[in-house]
Amino acid sequence: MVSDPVIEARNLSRSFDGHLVLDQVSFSIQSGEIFGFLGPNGAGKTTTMRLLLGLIRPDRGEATVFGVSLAEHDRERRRVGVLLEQNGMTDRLSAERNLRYYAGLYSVPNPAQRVEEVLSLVGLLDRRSDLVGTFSTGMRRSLGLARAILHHPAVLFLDEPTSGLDPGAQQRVRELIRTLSVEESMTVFLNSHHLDEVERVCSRVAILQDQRIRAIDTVEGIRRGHQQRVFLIVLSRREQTVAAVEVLRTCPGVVEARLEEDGMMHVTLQGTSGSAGLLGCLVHAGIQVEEGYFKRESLEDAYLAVTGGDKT
Ligand SMILES: Nc1ncnc2c1ncn2[C@@H]1O[C@H](COP(=O)(O)OP(=O)(O)OP(=O)(O)O)[C@@H](O)[C@H]1O
Repeated sequence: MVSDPVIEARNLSRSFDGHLVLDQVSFSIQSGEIFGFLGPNGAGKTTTMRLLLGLIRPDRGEATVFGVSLAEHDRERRRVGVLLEQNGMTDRLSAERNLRYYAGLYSVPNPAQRVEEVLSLVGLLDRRSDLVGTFSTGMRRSLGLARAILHHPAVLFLDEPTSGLDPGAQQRVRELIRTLSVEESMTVFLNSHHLDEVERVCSRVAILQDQRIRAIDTVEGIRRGHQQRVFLIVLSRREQTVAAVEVLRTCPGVVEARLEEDGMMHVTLQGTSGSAGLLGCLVHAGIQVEEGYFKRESLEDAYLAVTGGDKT
């Protein structure tokens, strides 16, 4: 049985100053999913998140969480945790005092214990008494995450949660997101520029570009569906390289064949073309192949194929 989505965008459109940013964007996210939202700079990822949070209104369409607009439903809004760029902390209070304030707002039970717990989860327990004004960008980000999860929200919206964090802190945040999803069944909406992060953490991914969703699928589905396959060949005799390139370019299904700096022939194949034909062509031409295998594609390769090389 398919349950109602926890987060839903239905034909969302939004312009700023006459400039169209989102055009009929639709997706739905089920309970417990970790949903990665990707796209180049300025594609409208944060705008989508702000629409879902009810912070801004769509021109057309609907953005709902738990089936309602958060702009109008306070009870549902209190079941959501948010990490946006501005984290709303007071510089002249300590990390602990800041979180105690929010624990009061959300009527968190056992606030002292819970504040300690979340500070420990984000690696800031030993800095709890320091003024937030003395914190680095990365530490502020981690503190923002601590605040976002303080009240055990059912849904967590994270805008670039690891930006400005050192590799150790990035790793801790990724593990925390996975743990929250598994142990607290939290549904997570994650805007990120880190494709490897999305690949490791998310169950499903959407790619937003030029106002629209260009791809939406599981990470594996995106990888498989949006890439050209590359077959790598190592020749037994390097002096046959030029001849091998010539032969490969005439083989059926080959889009491109070239020798790369790694010393291997990279052969780009159309759609589902296999490798047997290629190897047959080479053998027939008297070229000796030492080994050949398909290159493992990453989400980054698929992302670049979908966006036409537009980097995040
Ligand atoms: N309040 C606003 N007023 C005017 N323009 C806005 C406003 N908010 C967003 N925009 C514009 O909308 C577009 C999308 O911005 P948004 O921040 O949603 O992109 P993004 O995908 O999150 O980008 P990035 O990856 O760089 O954070 C940009 O061109 C931005 O300038």
